[in-house]
Parts: sequence; structure tokens; C-alpha cells
Amino acid sequence: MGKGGDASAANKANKISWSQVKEHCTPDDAWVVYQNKVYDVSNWHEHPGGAVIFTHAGDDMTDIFAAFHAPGSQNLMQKFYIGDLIPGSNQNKTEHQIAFEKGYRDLRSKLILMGMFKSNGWFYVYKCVSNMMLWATAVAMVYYSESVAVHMASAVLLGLFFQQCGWLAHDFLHHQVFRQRKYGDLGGIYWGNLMQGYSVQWWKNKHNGHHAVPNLHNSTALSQDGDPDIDTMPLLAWSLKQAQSYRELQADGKDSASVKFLIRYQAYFYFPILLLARLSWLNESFKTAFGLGAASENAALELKAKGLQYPILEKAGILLHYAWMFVVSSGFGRFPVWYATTYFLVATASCGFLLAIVFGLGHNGMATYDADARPDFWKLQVTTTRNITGGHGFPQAFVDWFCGGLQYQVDHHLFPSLPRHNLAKTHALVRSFCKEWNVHYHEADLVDGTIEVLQHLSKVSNDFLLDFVKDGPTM
Ligand code: HEM
Repeated sequence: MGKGGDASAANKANKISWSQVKEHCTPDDAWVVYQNKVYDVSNWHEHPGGAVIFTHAGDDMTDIFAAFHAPGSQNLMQKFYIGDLIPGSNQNKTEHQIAFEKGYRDLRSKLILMGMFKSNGWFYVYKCVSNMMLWATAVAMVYYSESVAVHMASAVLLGLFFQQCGWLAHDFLHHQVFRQRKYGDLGGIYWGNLMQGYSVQWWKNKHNGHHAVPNLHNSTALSQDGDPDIDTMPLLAWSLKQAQSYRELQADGKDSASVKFLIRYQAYFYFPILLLARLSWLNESFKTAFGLGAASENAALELKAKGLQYPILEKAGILLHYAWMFVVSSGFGRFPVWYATTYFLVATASCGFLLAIVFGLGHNGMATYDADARPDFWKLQVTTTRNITGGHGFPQAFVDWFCGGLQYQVDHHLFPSLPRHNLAKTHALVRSFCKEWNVHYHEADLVDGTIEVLQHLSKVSNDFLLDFVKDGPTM
């Protein structure tokens, strides 16, 4: 764990320059800055939030810390303290930048004073009960009907139920619902493990990492210091540089034929990939919960250092999920195997599509950044993210329900623990703040946003095609 408190790590007077901080940027040599104080968290894999802490090694964590932590977590920082940042060595920030950062920190304080972080218990009771009614309807359609059409409609409804479970687990695990983090985790295990078959710890590792550095590319093809949600090579590339990144894995430094093929046609593969997404999430979750492997290198290190936070509940939740899913998919024992498998696959594909289409709208096709060109917290979160509005015949009320809070993805990314029912009010303030400071805030409806994602994939394909034909065609 970090050398916290070891003043000799800093220079004589415990004054540390920004360039010194930047040198300590890996998990086993990690310095972080919070309000101009420097902390050494090297190798602190026991951090309760896990490996995400290392996304800010060698960087300022003031705003991401505020976004994630319960009041009082700062108390734990003291043992990692090693010195103060030399006044004026603050990343060569202009007066304008300093005022901008103060502005968004003040906006956060204003939202706290307005009570925006307080959750409304009745809202969540309504969401939980209405979602269980969706589940009961899908189950009853299988139990009472003998019609193939009704059974397939039930499978799609179950997919929609899983999608809505996803939003609820998301709210609980971002600690929007309960102040007591343990209760939020239990809510996450109910909606995540038991109802959806996912692992809370797998989800936290991946999703919190995504929040810390949205649309930030890994620094190399095999490193995992960027946003795990855009770590989609060789299937999808979100920038030309990412498309080219697998060259470094080839002996001749050129693109392999398979990478050329996949990236060239990636816009066509986008929807089929969405349909398969849930299978991949189920697989990664099962492996995490049962110690059969981890989805990424940093998740593996985290598991090795801390193990599972809720080992019994995680495993029991997933096993019970497959048990009830087996009963429903088998039509309470009366469906033949091929029919039960079809039901399972339709529910799984519907869920993957319905969840991933909203994820895609949230960030895909928006700005991406290289690891060494990461902007400040606010600009990173806002410019990589798209809000979803009503339009093309979809009323706002439907979008609000369907997207489960992620229609205000920009506002959610800035304030992840702010309850979903307060996002609309927050949105108005965030948008006017962005306008005042000239930060582009992007919104699109479900159709236009999806077209933007596909156009972006095509553009990356075209740029890549132009680039690799220079080497001579190999296919
Ligand atoms: C010296 C620096 C840090 C200390 C002492 C610290 C401490 C803590 C503590 C005590 C908790 C558990 C209580 C709570 O959830 O508030 C926690 C959770 C968390 N931390 Fe940190 N943290 C540090 C830095 C960071 C950084 C830089 C990030 C992100 C880039 C981060 C991300 C998280 C997340 C996402 C959680 C919540 C995990 C959950 O919901 O289970 N932490 N941290």
C-alpha cells in the first residue's frame, strides 16, 4: 500500500511540483492530488472502491473523489498524505480555467444545498413495485398461455424487465437511493445478481472505471487504464487511432486481415453485437462471482487483493437467478429443450439490445481522448456524453421511462450519486452553466442519436480504409 505519511518521498519542505506528481502514474507508483494536497496510494489495491483509484494516478482527483464518495471518506486520506503542491505549479492553468473549476465546484455545493442529492423513497418504491409487476406479467404469460406468440412476447417483455432491472441496480449501486452504502449494495445484489444474473463486483469495477474516465482510450493496445466501455477492439473502434492500435501487436506492425475486415464493416456489425451483449455480461459476471477469472487485468488484481465483498450473496444471487430463469424458460417444465432454449435466447438478445442501445447513445460517437490528452473533469464528462430527448414520435415520458435516468447521461456523469428523479431539475442548471462557459452540451433523440453512432462508426471505417490502402490491399 502507499507510502502515505512518508515525507521523504516528497522534496525537503514537503512541497511537491506538478511535474513530480505526473511521474507517479502507475498502480505500483501512484500519487494523487486532492485540493492541492498530494497523497501516495501506490499499490493500494484494498481501496474500498477498487482499482478505479489508479485511473487518476499522477493526476488531480479532487472532482472525481467528490463524485464517488460519501461525506467522511476524506478522513481516510490522511494516512496517505505526503505533501502539498507547490503554489502556482497547478498544471499551468489559466485564470479562466481556475475560475471555471471553481464555478463547477460551486454548482455542486449549490445542488447539495438545494437538496438534490436526497432521494425520494416513494419514487423508488414505485419503481421497484412496477418493475416486479413487469416480471410477474412475463411469467404469467408463460404459465397461463399455450400460444407461441404470447410466449415470444413474454420473452421480449422479460428482456425489457432485465433492462429496467439494470437501471434500478445502477441507481442502488451509485448510492442514489440509500445513504448507507451497504443497503445500496444489497439493492444492487437483488436487482443485479438475483434478477439479472450479473455480479455486483464485476459491474462496479467496470462501471466505476467507465465513470472515472469516459471515452478515454487505453494508453497501449493491451493496457487497461482507459474506459472499459470503449475497450471494444478488435470488434469496434471509436477513433482512427484506436482502429490502428492493434498494429503494435503484429510482428510486421501492420493491420491483420481480421482487424481490417471487422473494422471495415463495423457499422453493419453494431446491431448484431448489441444482441449478443448480455451473453458476454453473464459470462463475465459468473466468472467473477465464482472465482473463474476476471474480465480485466485490474479486476483480477482487485479480486486478488480484496476477494469478493459479498461472496455468499453474490454466488447465491446468481444461482437463484439461473434457477428461476430455468423454471420460466422451460415453461414450468412443459417446453421441449429447443423451445426453452429459444425462449432464453430471445429474452437474452432483447435485454442486450435494449440495454446496449441506451449505453451506446450515452457515449458512442462523442469525443474520445488519448490518455495523455485528458481534459479537466467537467469537460471530459460533458464532451464525451450525449443526453437523449423525446422526438421522432417518442414522447419524453416514454424516453424517461425507457432510459431509466440515462436520458440525462451528461448530468448523471457529473453527479453519479444524484437520484434519478432529480436529474431533470439538475439538467437545467448544468445546461446553463455549460452555455455560460462555452462547453458543448449535446442532446439527440433516440433515432438521431443512433444514426449519429452509426455514422461515427462508418467514418472511422472510412478513415481506416483510406489509411490501410496506403499499405496495399490484403483482402
Ligand atoms: C486517497 C484517496 C482515496 C481514499 C482514501 C478513498 C477512500 C474510499 C473509501 C473509504 C470508500 C468507501 C466509502 C465510500 O464509498 O465513500 C471508497 C469508495 C469508493 N472510491 Fe475511493 N478513495 C480514494 C480515491 C478514489 C479515487 C481517485 C477514485 C476514482 C477515480 C475512487 C473511487 C471510489 C469508488 C467508485 C468508491 C465506491 C465503491 C462502492 O460503491 O462500493 N476513490 N473510497
